[in-house]
Amino acid sequence: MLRVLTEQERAEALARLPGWTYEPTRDAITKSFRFTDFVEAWGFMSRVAILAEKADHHPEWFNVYNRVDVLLTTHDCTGLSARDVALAQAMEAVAG
Ligand SMILES: C[C@H](O)[C@H](O)[C@H]1CNC2=NC(N)=NC(=O)C2=N1
Repeated sequence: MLRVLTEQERAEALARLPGWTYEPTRDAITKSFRFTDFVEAWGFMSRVAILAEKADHHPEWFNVYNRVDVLLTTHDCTGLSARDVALAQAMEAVAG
């Protein structure tokens, strides 16, 4: 059952997600990634897009040149869920 995380669950998740920040106005987590150049940033987005589609869970993101700003929240339960944490972990693996 898709549900928002408790504060405790959220704190535990963020402790294992270096560089991610909690955004209370959206009940979301955010991170700004920096890559070598646009091609690296776009490669990151391409790989994450495939994983997101496979998981049926998609980021809200903004890209300009080598920067990718990411916000993760779950629209179906209007808040932060385990799916967001899983996608953040996948992004960390892709970013390296
Ligand atoms: C119909 C489709 O399965 C849903 O809209 C999925 C798509 N991707 C999604 N992505 C995110 N971030 N939250 C959702 O609730 C969500 N729901």
